[in-house]
Amino acid sequence: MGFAVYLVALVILYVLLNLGKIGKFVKERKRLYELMDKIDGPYALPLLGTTWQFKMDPVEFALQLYNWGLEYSSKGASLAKFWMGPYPMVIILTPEASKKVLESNVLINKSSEYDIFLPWLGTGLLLASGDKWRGRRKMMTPSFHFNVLIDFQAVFDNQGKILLEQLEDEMRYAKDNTFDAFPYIKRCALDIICETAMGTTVSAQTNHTHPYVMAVNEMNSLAFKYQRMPWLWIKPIRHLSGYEADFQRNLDIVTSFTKKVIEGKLREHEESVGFSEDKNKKKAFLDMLIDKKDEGGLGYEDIREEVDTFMFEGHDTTSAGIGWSLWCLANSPEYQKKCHEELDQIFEGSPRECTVDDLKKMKYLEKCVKEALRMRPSVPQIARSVEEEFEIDGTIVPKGCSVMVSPAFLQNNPRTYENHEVYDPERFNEDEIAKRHAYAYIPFSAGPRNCIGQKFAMQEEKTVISWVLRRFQIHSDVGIRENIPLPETITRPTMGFPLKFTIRQ
Ligand code: HEM
Repeated sequence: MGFAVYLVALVILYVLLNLGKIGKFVKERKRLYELMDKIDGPYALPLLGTTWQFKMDPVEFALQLYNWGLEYSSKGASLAKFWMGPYPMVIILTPEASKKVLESNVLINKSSEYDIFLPWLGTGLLLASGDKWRGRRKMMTPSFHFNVLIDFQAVFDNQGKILLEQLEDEMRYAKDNTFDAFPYIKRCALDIICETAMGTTVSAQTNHTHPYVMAVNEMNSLAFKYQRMPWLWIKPIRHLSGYEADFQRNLDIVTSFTKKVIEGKLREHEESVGFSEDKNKKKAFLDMLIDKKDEGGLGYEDIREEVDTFMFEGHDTTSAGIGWSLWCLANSPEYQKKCHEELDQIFEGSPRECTVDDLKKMKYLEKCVKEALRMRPSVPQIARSVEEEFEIDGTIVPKGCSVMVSPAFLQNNPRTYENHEVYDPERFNEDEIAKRHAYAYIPFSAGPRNCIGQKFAMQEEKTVISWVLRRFQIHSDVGIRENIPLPETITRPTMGFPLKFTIRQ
C-alpha cells in the first residue's frame, strides 16, 4: 500500500514537472492524427497499424505493396499512407511530389525504418543526420571526383576480366552451361570496392565461400523481416525468436571483415611514416579517412562506420544493377545483339583492356543499363523523417511521420511508363527522356542526398557488363518478370540470376 502511494505521488510529480512537454507532445500527436486522417490508405488498427494486413510471404508482400500504390495512384492521389505499427508513413506516388521531397533541404534526415542498420553502419554517410551528414558529405565528395574515377578504370577492367575467368570455369561444370551468376557478380563487385575505395586486395573472386558476401545477404533478409513484422521491434521477442542471435552472428562476420581491412591499412600507414609520399598517386578513400584521423578530425569508430557504409553500398547496389541488366539482356536477344554489335565495333574482337574512352562509346549499352535500373532499381525505396510539416498538392504532411519515395514504384507506374513491364532501352533515347518528368527516373535518388557513388556505379557496371558481353552470349529460360524482385534494402531477385552462357565465336 505504502509503495503504491509512493508510486502515484512520483507519477503526479513527474506530470507536474513536465506539464509543458507533455502538453506539447499531446498537441503534436493530435495534429498528427488529424492530418494523417486526411490521407487515404489501407485500413489500420490501433498499435498494429496496417501491418495486420501485410502478407507473410515476402513475394506476396512485395506484390501487395505495389498493388496498394497502384490503387491510390489510379485515384489520382499524390500521397497514400501506411501505419507501420504505431508509426505513420506517407508514401509518395508522383514524380512531382518526389521532387518536392528529394529537393528539400529540410527533409534531410533518415527515418526510423533504417534504425535496424545502426549497429552495423552506425551513422556513416548513409544514415548520418544534420550537420554530421553535411560535414561528411563535403569531406567525401572529392574521393568520387571524375579524375579519381579515371584512375579506378584499371581496377574495374582487371576485375571484369577475372569475372570472365570465373564464369568460364563454372561453365565447364554447370549442367547445360546454366548457373546462378549472382554470387560471382557480387564477389567481383566486392573486390572492386575494396581495391578502389579501400586500396586493399581481398581476392573475393577466387574465394567462393567468402563469408562477408553471404553475411550481407543475410543482413538484408533480416532487415526486410524486421520491417514487415512489428513484433520483432520488441526486444524480448527478438531474443526468444532467435532473430537477435542471427542478427548478431551476421553482424560479427561483416564487421570483423571490415575491421581487418582497416587494421591492415592502419599498419601500412604506420610502416610508411618517414618515407616520402608519391605526390602523383591519388589517395584511396580509406587513406583519406586515415589522414583525417591522424589530423585529429576522425576517430576509429568514425572510420569504421564509413568503411562499413561504403563497403555495403559500394558493392551490393552495383552487383544488383549488373545482375538485373544481364537478366534483362538475356531475355531480350534483339537488344543483346545491338550491344554485341556496338562492342564489336569498339574492340574489333581484340581482348584488349577497356578504357574510359571506350566506355564513352558504349551508348547503347548505357541505355540498356539505365532501363534495367528503371525496372529493377537497386535501391527500391528511400525514407526520410518529417521534422517540420510541409504541404504537397494541398495536403499537409505532418511532423512526426516518415515519408517514403520509392524508385521501384515510380519507375513501374503505368501512369508514367506505358508498357512499364516491358524492357525497352529505347526509352532512354533523348526525345523519350525529354517527354518525361525528371523525377520519373530516380534510381540514384536526387537532390542534396543523392547517391555519392553514381558515376562510380555506372562506370563499373558498363565495364563489367561489356566484358561479359564481349565474351558471351547469354540466355535465360525464365522470363524477366518471373524472377520477382523483393524490395529488401537492395532489390533482390527471388531466383538469383540463372543464366545460360555460350562463348561467342
Ligand atoms: C547501381 C548502383 C547504385 C544505386 C542504384 C545507388 C542508389 C542510391 C540511392 C537511391 C541512394 C539514396 C538513398 C537514400 O536516400 O536512402 C544512395 C545513397 C548513397 N550511395 Fe548509392 N547507389 C549505387 C551505388 C553506389 C556506390 C558504388 C557507392 C559507393 C562507392 C554508393 C554510395 C552511396 C552512399 C554513401 C549513399 C549515401 C549518400 C548520402 O546520404 O549523402 N552507392 N545510393
